Amino acid sequence: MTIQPLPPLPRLKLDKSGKPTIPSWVAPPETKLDLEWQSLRVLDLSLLDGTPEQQKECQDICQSALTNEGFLLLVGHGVAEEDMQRVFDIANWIMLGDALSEADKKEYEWDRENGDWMGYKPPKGWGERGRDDNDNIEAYNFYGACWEQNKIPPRIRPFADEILAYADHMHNEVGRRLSVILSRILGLGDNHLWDLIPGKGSVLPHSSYCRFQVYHPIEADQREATQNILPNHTDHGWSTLLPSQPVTCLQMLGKDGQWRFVPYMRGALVCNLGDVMEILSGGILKATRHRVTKPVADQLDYERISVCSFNHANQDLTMAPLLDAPLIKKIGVQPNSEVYGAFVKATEAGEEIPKFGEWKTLRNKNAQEPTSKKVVINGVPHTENIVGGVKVYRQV
Ligand SMILES: O=C(O)CCC(=O)C(=O)O
Ligand SMILES: [Fe+2]
Repeated sequence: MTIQPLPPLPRLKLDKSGKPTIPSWVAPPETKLDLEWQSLRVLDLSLLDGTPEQQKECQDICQSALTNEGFLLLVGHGVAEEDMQRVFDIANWIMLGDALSEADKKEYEWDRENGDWMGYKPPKGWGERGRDDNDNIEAYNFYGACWEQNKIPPRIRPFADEILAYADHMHNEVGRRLSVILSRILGLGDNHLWDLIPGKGSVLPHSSYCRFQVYHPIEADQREATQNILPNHTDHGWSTLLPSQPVTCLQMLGKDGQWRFVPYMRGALVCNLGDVMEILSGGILKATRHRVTKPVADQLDYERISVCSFNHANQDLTMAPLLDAPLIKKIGVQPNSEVYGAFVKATEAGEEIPKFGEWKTLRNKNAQEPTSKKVVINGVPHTENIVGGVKVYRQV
């Protein structure tokens, strides 16, 4: 294994000078309820800049977290508290302030039917109630093409440099270092995954994107009937990073089959892997299932602002396991894991190995597709969708 140290993780710099004034986001109070929390490991990313022992510790914590719980909390990620506050100020203003006019919402609306999520997502499309009913989620998805094609609504343009700086930091600084740790876990050279997966040379290469979103409170007459705002899913890129925020809704599926709340840790980044890493690692590093439930009882009236960075792969990445990776050689592939298992079954049945681009577009198109087939696996009801020739099951 070659260790090729990166320069120390820099601090994110946001330039607020000369910008129109926007309101400050006020963090909702934390829940006071006694809930069943998922216990998560905390990884200090700055350990990667430390001594060889600290670097090994960093790798070991990450490996334990990603093979046991599947989620982890990242600190030492280079975004200071006041800069995280600024990112939430901007997200809050875009989603709940006067950043987007009604005309902007039409002009910059996403193209859901074609699986292209760039731009404004109206509050429908992902929920449990059906594709065209209110799902309580509004979002703005910033892709690299937003800057290349100037697809940024006029009032947001003065803030575009800060949004870009944040997106860049999440992908090319935090994501880059995570890819080094994952390469080391698999026994590969430091740059292996970074060279293979994300593509280089731009801020948000290919389909990687940064989503600013709000989950609106559920209407009073719908609260009883609503369980999940965002149905359970795995992410389809290689990693997802989201700043921890206080409205308790995000749940992950544990190895024991139990759903538990992801705890709030002020200033930390919640990190999980997606389908790409599960398939490339032959099921060893899992794409952990998660969902956003309605907020817990004492937080039902709060708007929940969430900022997600989805780190995606090159469109032409072959979604197949890296069978030469020393860890895979040592412990073998894990066909019982969900996404990798589906991949194995499909390829054994003669399906073509998908490229990431097909995988992503089909998954975007089929997200929360109500026409999916219902099947029962080990007594548990699932939906079945064909994604890139692969059957993907979701527990319902
Ligand atoms: O908002 C969150 O906490 C998570 C959102 C999520 O899982 C997603 O959009 O894929
Ligand atoms: Fe997700």
